[in-house]
Amino acid sequence: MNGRTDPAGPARLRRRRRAVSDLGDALRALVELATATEAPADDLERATESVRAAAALLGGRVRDRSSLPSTDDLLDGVRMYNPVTGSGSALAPPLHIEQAGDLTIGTCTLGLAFEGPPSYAHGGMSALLLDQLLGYAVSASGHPGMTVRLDTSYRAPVPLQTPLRLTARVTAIDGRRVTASGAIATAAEPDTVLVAATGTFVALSADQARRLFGAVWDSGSRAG
Ligand SMILES: CCCCC/C=C\C/C=C\C/C=C\C/C=C\CCCC(=O)SCCNC(=O)CCNC(=O)[C@H](O)C(C)(C)COP(=O)(O)OP(=O)(O)OC[C@H]1O[C@@H](n2cnc3c(N)ncnc32)[C@H](O)[C@@H]1OP(=O)(O)O
Repeated sequence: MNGRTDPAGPARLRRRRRAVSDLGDALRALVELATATEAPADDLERATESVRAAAALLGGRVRDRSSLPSTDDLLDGVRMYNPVTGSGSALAPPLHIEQAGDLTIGTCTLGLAFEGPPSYAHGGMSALLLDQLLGYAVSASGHPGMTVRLDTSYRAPVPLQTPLRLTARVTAIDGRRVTASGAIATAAEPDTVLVAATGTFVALSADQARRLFGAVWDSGSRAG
């Protein structure tokens, strides 16, 4: 069901989006606690049963990769299950992004679930955060595209359980190719770069967009 095409849609869509976000909050708390817990095995076994019961409830009706979530709206940029920013995603920290002039600013705190080296973030997580933030900056510049290259320089480990501040900006636009650079720092020491990245993004030709996303796009406009 899609809020734009269903007459009872707007209220239903608002409720569903709220429910998706609330479930996302609960899942993120669950994932973090499941990582941090030192509870006895009895409690782990009981929790496993409860989680399996919740999964059975959610599995009654599911989509596959050829259809968009009914809560999403590509034209409005609503992607509730984006694994970096999505409020409905159990995997997303989530990263909160805002645009200040030509600067894109991201904030998040990574929990123990994102641990790589003890007490620090997994390096792949830093690359994920920066890919998303750079992609947002590129999109905000009016030239959205897909990542074709991401160079990441790890200068110091990124601490967990510590508010982070990420920044990105577009540095060059060359035909269909856009370059953006960004960094991760802590909110307490925003001028000390922990991880820096430069990404190249390519705007899709109409043919490429049709080939890669045509089926999904069609299913989105049919929904309702
Ligand atoms: C339902 C519709 C949805 C539409 C969404 C479309 C785009 C997304 C838009 C907005 C995103 C918004 C927010 C950001 C969100 C998330 C950020 C994360 C982004 C990602 O997570 S995204 C996933 C990972 N990403 C991929 O999955 C890409 C795999 N890739 C390909 O699918 C092809 O690569 C393709 C189709 C992109 C290009 O097709 P191709 O490769 O054939 O290139 P083509 O011939 O078109 O060239 C064009 C110019 O790009 C240059 N070029 C190409 N590759 C280069 C490279 N590596 N380095 C330097 N320059 C390169 C050429 O040299 C030429 O430059 P020049 O014109 O100057 O010669």
